[in-house]
Amino acid sequence: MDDPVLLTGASGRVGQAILGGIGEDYDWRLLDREPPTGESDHEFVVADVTDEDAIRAAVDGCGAVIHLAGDPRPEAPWDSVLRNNIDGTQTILDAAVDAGVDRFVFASSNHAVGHYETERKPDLYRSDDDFQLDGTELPRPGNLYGVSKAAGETLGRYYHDEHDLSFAAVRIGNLTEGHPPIDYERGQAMWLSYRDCAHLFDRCLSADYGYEIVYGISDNDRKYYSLERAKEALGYDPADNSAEWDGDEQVE
Ligand SMILES: NC(=O)C1=CN([C@@H]2O[C@H](COP(=O)(O)OP(=O)(O)OC[C@H]3O[C@@H](n4cnc5c(N)ncnc54)[C@H](O)[C@@H]3O)[C@@H](O)[C@H]2O)C=CC1
Ligand SMILES: O=C1O[C@H](COP(=O)(O)O)[C@@H](O)[C@H](O)[C@H]1O
Repeated sequence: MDDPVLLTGASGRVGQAILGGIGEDYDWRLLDREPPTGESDHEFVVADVTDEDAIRAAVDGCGAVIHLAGDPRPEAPWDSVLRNNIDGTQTILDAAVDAGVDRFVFASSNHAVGHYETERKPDLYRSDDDFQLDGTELPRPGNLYGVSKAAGETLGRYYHDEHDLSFAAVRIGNLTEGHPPIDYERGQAMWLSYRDCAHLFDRCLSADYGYEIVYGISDNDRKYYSLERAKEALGYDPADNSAEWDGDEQVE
């Protein structure tokens, strides 16, 4: 990828995980509505993703977009997810196709499919349960935030079919730095380590694909999301596994 990559929501946790792992490997244009706290190593645009003029200027000349910006709270109210997540995603997708961007990587969420867990928990959080979602299932959001993520995936389907934009939705599990969530079975089953996060988004910028929905978790023993599609379509090769941790200590 020779052209710049626009990374929205760059100052947040996922953005920092990506930049920490592959910050040297691409020509980044970072975007966030909050200005950087220190000096940025990369070009930085302060803008809201619903500001159409600012977004059109920000995508100009970019070859790819990783779109993370939005309200990440599972309990976020409708007015916030409608504006920040749904309207913001449509604004940037529209600007991206008009600017000739080739690929768009979207931060979707486990909450887009949260209600598959309802009748199966807590058994599905355990390694002896073989139930797995693989990305071909219909969304079953667990909250309005999850509805906004399903909407983003569907917007991507439209822009792919209508405008031939390569689109990958990563249904991110639970990203934590250093070690898996402690005393939280569900979080351990869908743990995504920082290094696996950076590697997965790297693959999303490098692999050839049309439209994909993949799960973004580490190779945890106890998982209810299949990694097969991420491996097959993107070449994802995760390094981490929450089963190798006891609390905050790595045991294997
Ligand atoms: N952290 C996780 O485990 C997961 C995160 N995700 C998704 O990944 C993305 C990033 O999440 P995190 O980094 O955890 O959140 P975060 O809150 O740490 O970062 C989000 C960033 O987006 C910016 N932002 C929010 N609304 C914006 C707007 N309207 N215009 C411009 N910038 C805006 C914020 O200033 C913030 O820097 C979100 O879309 C979230 O839904 C999905 C599943 C799990
Ligand atoms: O989509 C998201 O999911 C993670 C994990 O969900 P949780 O219900 O286990 O907390 C969450 O931490 C993150 O904030 C959210 O954006």
